[in-house]
Amino acid sequence: MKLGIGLYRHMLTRENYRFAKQAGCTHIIAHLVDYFPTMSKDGIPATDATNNWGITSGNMEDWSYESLRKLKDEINEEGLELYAIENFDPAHWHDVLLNGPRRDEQIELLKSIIRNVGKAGIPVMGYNFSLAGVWGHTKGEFARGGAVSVGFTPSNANDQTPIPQGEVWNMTYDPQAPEGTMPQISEGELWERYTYFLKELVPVAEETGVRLAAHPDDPPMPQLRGTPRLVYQPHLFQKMLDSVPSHANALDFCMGTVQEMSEGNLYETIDQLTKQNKICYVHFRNVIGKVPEYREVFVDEGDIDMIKALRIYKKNNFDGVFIPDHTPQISCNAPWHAGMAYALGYMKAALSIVNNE
Ligand SMILES: O=C(O)[C@@H](O)[C@@H](O)[C@H](O)[C@H](O)CO
Repeated sequence: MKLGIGLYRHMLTRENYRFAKQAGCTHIIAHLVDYFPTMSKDGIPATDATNNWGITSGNMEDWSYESLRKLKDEINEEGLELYAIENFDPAHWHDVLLNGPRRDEQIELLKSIIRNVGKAGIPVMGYNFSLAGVWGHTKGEFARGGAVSVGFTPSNANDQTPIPQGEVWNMTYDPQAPEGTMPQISEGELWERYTYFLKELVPVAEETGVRLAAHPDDPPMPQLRGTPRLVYQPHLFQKMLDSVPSHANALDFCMGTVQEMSEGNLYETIDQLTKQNKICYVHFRNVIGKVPEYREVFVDEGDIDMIKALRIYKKNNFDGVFIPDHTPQISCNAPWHAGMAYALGYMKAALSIVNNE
């Protein structure tokens, strides 16, 4: 079991690699999509019907073999491993998600990205197959001592403002899109699109030694902004994995999101999925509450018994990476770093205790 940290695109710097190393990390999960560039100061942004994660640049250079190899080499030079890239850019796969006219062209683009990831020696490609994306969080002093984090409320859950044309995955990929909103589809149609995506990409992932790691729906609502969601209850993970059975079809297992689900049991789900060796890496974060009302809190103050969870991972010989994902911002001059340092310190100690029991 390994300790890592996720770094957003604008945080992929040697200074942050050194921060990670000093905080005890051995692995990095890198985000290349240019969402919420103010993350280092303001944390995850609140999003609503008018504020999304921004306009995506669709910069292809970041996804070339040369760029990926350079990123990996820089991380290696700081004594760390680059374990995964997290999230495709909506500009590169909007018509895969929407079953639009450029779907086949974009499927080929995703295949080239996976080939580049594999050739660069990066083992995992994380993704979130979603129309509304990670949407609807509010920001507030939701954690201990009034630390700022994100939460979800019934008013967010009930906001069915339709998604405008040119937007998908909570980002704008076409600012010039015509008036109108995303056509409504059924949950079955979304599963058909997802299965097509998997059937096309899993063989390429197998060839190149890359595992595709699916993140569940965050927040785990069956519907959001009038769109269906894929994995909003724990039993749906198995449907995802059984769609195309393969070692390359795996998971980015977000403990916070699973705990937020209205059904199921987090610990049983961890046991079920680690027994199948289906988890590549874990978003090790805690929450209080469940949809439609929860708040994200410090790793040691939420509804999840994190030590109990770690014992299940160990029992089933999980050998992937744990990252804090996102954490409350500790009130000081470096709120993101302080929040991460706290979470990483807790995780380092917890892993040491559980590994030596
Ligand atoms: O980066 C974060 O902190 C989150 O927004 C992600 O965990 C997000 O849920 C995943 O990247 C979706 O794949």
